[in-house]
Amino acid sequence: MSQHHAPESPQSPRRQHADAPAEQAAPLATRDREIAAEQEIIDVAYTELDRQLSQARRSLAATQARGASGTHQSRGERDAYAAHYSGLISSLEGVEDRLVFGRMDMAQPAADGTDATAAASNAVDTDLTAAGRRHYVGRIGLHDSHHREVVLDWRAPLSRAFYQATASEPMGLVRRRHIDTRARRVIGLEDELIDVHAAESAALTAASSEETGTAGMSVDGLQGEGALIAAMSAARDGRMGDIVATIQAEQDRVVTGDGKGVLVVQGGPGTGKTAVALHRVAYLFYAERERLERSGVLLVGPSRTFLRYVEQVLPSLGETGVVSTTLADLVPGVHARGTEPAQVAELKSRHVWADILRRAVRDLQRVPGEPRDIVVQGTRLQLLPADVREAAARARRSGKPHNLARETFVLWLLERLTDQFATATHQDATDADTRAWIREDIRTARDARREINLCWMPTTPVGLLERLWSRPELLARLTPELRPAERRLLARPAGSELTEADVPLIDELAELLGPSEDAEARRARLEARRRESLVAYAAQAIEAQELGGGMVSAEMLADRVEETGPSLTLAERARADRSWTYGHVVVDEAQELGAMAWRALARRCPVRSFTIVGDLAQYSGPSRPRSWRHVLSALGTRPRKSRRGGRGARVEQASTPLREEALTVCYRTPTTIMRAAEQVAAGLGQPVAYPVTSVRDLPACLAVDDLSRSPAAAAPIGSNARLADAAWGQALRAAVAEESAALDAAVGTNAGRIAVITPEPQPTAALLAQDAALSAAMEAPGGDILRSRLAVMNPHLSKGLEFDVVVLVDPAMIGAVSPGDLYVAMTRPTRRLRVVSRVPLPAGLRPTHGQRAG
Ligand SMILES: Nc1ncnc2c1ncn2[C@@H]1O[C@H](COP(=O)(O)OP(=O)(O)OP(=O)(O)O)[C@@H](O)[C@H]1O
Repeated sequence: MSQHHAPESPQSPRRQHADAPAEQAAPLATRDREIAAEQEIIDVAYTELDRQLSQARRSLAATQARGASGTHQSRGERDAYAAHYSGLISSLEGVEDRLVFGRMDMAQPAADGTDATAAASNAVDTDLTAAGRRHYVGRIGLHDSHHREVVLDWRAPLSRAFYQATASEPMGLVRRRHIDTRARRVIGLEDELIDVHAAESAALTAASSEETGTAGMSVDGLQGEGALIAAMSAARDGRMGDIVATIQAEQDRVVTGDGKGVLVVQGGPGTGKTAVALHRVAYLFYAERERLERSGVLLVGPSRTFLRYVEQVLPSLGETGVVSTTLADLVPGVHARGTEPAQVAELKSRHVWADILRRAVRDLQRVPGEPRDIVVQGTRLQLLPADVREAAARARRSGKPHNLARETFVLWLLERLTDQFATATHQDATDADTRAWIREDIRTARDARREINLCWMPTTPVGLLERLWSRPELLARLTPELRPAERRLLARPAGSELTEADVPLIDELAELLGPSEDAEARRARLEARRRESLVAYAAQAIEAQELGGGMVSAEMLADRVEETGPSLTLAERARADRSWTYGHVVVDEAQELGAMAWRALARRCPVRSFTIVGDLAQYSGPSRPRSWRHVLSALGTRPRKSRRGGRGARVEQASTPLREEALTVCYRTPTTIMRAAEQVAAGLGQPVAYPVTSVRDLPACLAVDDLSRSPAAAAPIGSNARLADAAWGQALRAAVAEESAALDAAVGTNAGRIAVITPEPQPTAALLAQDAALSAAMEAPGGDILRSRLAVMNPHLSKGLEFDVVVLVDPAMIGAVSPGDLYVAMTRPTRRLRVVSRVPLPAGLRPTHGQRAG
């Protein structure tokens, strides 16, 4: 690791360490005394946490013991309390690890004279209480039974100074201390003197006697550098951790920004966009708890793997009310498992489908060219075009979606046919009973059903979409704006798997169609079956426990089981309901979403409270979008014609406010690798708009093997492909084994994670699996690729993830299809990038010295 001392600047506070022996920054006795003192405070905090946890558990048990009896209202109250206590228990359990991570020594005593850290200062006689208030910052706010602050929530307004204070803007802070703990034990401290004058006037002496710069940092103005370096250098374990102890000032401003409107957080790879978005969710829950607890937050990520990668961040911050999903899983009951070329997905994502689908639904509503004969019980009736037209007009005026408006349509036509039938059969058409009988006869007649359906076909979103893809003539009729070649791309046989790009179209259709009779009937059938088995179960229970005696029926018992059964959490209810509207929506890797996806998400958050994170330079595809406004055009409101504003006047409707923030510091990838990735992006004609500054560099972090002129080179046609493949396999295995051994040596055997990112994962994995040790390293426990030491994946899957080491295969092949994908792949490692290429390297990447180049 190339190390250098961070230069002192007005923004970089003076640092002092009192931590692990390796630092040797302070005399041992002073350090130990300080650590012991903080340990006492931490013990107080954990005692309080334990007390509140056992109190919440007792309250939950007492609530549940109240049983199922009582009025509907009291049962509702009981359920609400039970949900509250369960949530509280999850929150308190979630913050066990590193409950407290910081201390703020403030300049002035509190104006109100109260000592907020009374509990703490009771335990330890500190030299600071005379100078100013002291706060311990942690994952959650805790007060003791006398309402005195024990831990200040990291989201509280006061905590902003912990994250944002600098020497030039101390925000009332004299000293900031980072407290490092493991399993309730304090193992290290790191101090930053923010306001030296205030410290001196308060005779505030440092815990440690010697000041040190923090090694390896190349960015000024960072806070908690020791903790930051420790977090960045830790071996990766396949799950993202929270960054609550080391959030940097520019990140904190985004985390705590106003939740109204659309906020776009952009920035290069590794700048913490995902981390910041997740911490922002936790912050919004704190700032707007009441609203968000009722509506929940939706998190949309690029892949199921990615969602697994981030799944523990929010619970570790004590928050559980978040529904996370990919686009593919957005619509309940729709399983999109199919794949298709990126070109097809892009075509389906365009805004034009809003019009096409509206047309497709309208196409289900037809007026026959001439009267249609219908025979009902031997009587010939006629479905007249004028009646159909009138029925359709009435149905549309109802404003309901197609399937629901059908009821109006059918009723009107039945009335007209009833008139005809009564006249033909000489019955009294004014008698209500007679009309009802006739109407029922017509409704159930096959002829009538068929002809009416042909005029207003009920259908499901999936069914309609399938017809569109599988019937070229229908597609051609409905899509005059598409080119024939584009239509050919869309064509696929009926019964094919749905794809992710189909899902926003299905969602749009679900809006236009509404629930179909089919879907309703199926739901009713399932509900009846569920109820039946519940009653059968209850009957068995009565028999087995001799509960009967005429007092309890199986039906009654079934009712009771239903009432006392586990009530769904808000997240579960929201996930199962397509029309649920969330209080806030977070979208990660947002550059990938097309207009139709944004429309689907806009429906899920009518108040338009969005945090959108992404990086245009990481776009998957041949050419990236021009701007965020362009990406998000489907989220805002468009100009609309005004009826009052004079002829043809266009009034610009206020569009959703859109704010853009940029993060600039990379916490993941060493400088050398970042620069190489930026050069390669520029070489492919797509220079990055937001170059980042990496926090650190590491020696020998980039190695490039150019094998394009070696025996392993991609074999030209007519040459001996088998020999080349064998040589290639050998080179690949050697490179990965070498990296694995080096990682073992650096972080411990089998610790850390390696990804092989390749344009062709299957053949690459097969070649690697020929080595027994590599094959074992590729095993994914429980099918979770993130848990394996060695994972082979395409660049797309690597989006948003990170690994200690990345072995990148044939980068030019990746870059030729999508420059953004190559940029993503190159920026995944935290320690080292090893490039192995049998095709010529892309511009901007050169073989490194000492490697087996060509
Ligand atoms: N303030 C911080 N303190 C410690 N680690 C941080 C901080 N900010 C970010 N990180 C770490 O940096 C890494 C990258 O963060 P994250 O994945 O959120 O970046 P990103 O901008 O979303 O990256 P990408 O665009 O490549 O997906 C993660 O390991 C994260 O924990």
